[in-house]
Amino acid sequence: MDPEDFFNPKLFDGEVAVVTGGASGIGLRIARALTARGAEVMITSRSIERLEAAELEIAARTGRIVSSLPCDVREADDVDRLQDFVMSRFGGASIVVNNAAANFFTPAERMTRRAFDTVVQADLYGTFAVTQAFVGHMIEQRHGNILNITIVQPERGFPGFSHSGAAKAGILSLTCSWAFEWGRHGIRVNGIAPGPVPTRGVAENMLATDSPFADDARHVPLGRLGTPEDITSAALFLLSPAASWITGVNLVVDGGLFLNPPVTDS
Ligand SMILES: CCC/C=C/C(=O)SCCNC(=O)CCNC(=O)[C@H](O)C(C)(C)COP(=O)([O-])OP(=O)([O-])OC[C@H]1O[C@@H](n2cnc3c(N)ncnc32)[C@H](O)[C@@H]1OP(=O)([O-])[O-]
Ligand SMILES: NC(=O)C1=CN([C@@H]2O[C@H](COP(=O)(O)OP(=O)(O)OC[C@H]3O[C@@H](n4cnc5c(N)ncnc54)[C@H](OP(=O)(O)O)[C@@H]3O)[C@@H](O)[C@H]2O)C=CC1
Repeated sequence: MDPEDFFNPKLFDGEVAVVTGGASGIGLRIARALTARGAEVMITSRSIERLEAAELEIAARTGRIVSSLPCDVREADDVDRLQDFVMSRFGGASIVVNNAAANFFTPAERMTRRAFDTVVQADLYGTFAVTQAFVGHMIEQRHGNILNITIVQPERGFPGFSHSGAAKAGILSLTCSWAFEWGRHGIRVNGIAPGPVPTRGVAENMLATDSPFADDARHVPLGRLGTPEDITSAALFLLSPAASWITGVNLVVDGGLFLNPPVTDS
C-alpha cells in the first residue's frame, strides 16, 4: 500500500505549496502527494526539461495540474521572480518545502572555496531566501507551514561532505529560530532528516568511488534503504493539522540508522 493512502484526499484543499527541487527525487514525490491531496503546488528547479517532465508525471498520476518555474535558489533575482509569480497567481503560499540541495563528495582538505559556496548557497542561502519570500504573507494570514529537508544530526558533521553538513546544520538552526520567532503568528517550522534514499541525485553526485556515503542497507535496523514515499509520509504528517502542536523538530526518517551509523574514515 502506498503510505500516503493513509491521508485524506482533501487534506490540503485551499493550501498553496512551493516545493523547491520539486522536479525530481524526494521533492517530486512530496509535490505529487500534496497535489493529489488538494493543494495548489508550485515546483521549482534549475532544469526546464526536468520541470516539464515532472509536470507531466504529476498530471498523469493525480489528474491535476502543477505550476512550475525555473529558479536557481542561489540567485536572488530568480527567487524574486518566483515570489512575483506565486503572489500574482495564488496571492501567496501557505506551505514552503525547502528541498533543493546540492552535494558531492570532497575530502575537506581538497574543498575549494567555490565548491563550498556552491553547496552552502544552494542549501542554506536557498532555504533562507525562499522562506523569506513567502513568510510575510503567512504572517499576515496567521497561517503557514515551512518544512526544511535536513540530514540526521548535522551537528555531528558529515565526513566527506563537510559543505553539506555545515549547510544542513545551519538549516537546522534556522528551523529552530524560525519556529520560535514565528510560532506566535500561527506558523510551524519543522525539519525532516532522511536516511539514505537512493535517488538520481544521490547516484549522480554522492556515490563517487571512495565516497563514504552509506548506501548499504545492512546498517539499517529496519533492513532496507529509504524511498521517497517514506519521506513523503512524514512530510504529509508534519504539514497537516495532525501535527498542529509540533514545531521546531528535526524528524529522523531513516529506518533506525541513526542508532547504528557506519563508521567512516574519510
Ligand atoms: C545523507 C545524505 C545527505 C544529503 C544528500 C543530498 O543532498 S542528495 C542531493 C544531491 N543532489 C544534487 O547534488 C543535485 C544538484 N547537484 C548538482 O547540480 C551538482 O552536483 C553541482 C552542485 C556541482 C552543480 O552546481 P554548479 O553547476 O553550480 O557547479 P559547478 O560545476 O559550477 O562547480 C562549482 C564548484 O564545485 C566543484 N565541484 C563540482 N562537482 C564536484 C565534485 N564532484 N567534486 C569536487 N568538486 C566539485 C567545482 O569544481 C567548482 O569548484 P572550482 O573547481 O571552480 O573551485
Ligand atoms: N537522498 C538522500 O539519501 C538524502 C537526501 N537528503 C535531502 O533530501 C533533499 C532531496 O534530495 P534528493 O531527492 O535525494 O536529491 P535530487 O538531486 O534528486 O533532488 C535535488 C533537487 O534540487 C534541485 N536543485 C539543486 N540545486 C538547485 C538550485 N541551486 N536551485 C534550485 N534547485 C536546485 C535539483 O534540480 P535541478 O538540478 O533541476 O536544479 C533537484 O530537483 C535534499 O535536500 C537532500 O539534501 C538528505 C538526506 C539523505
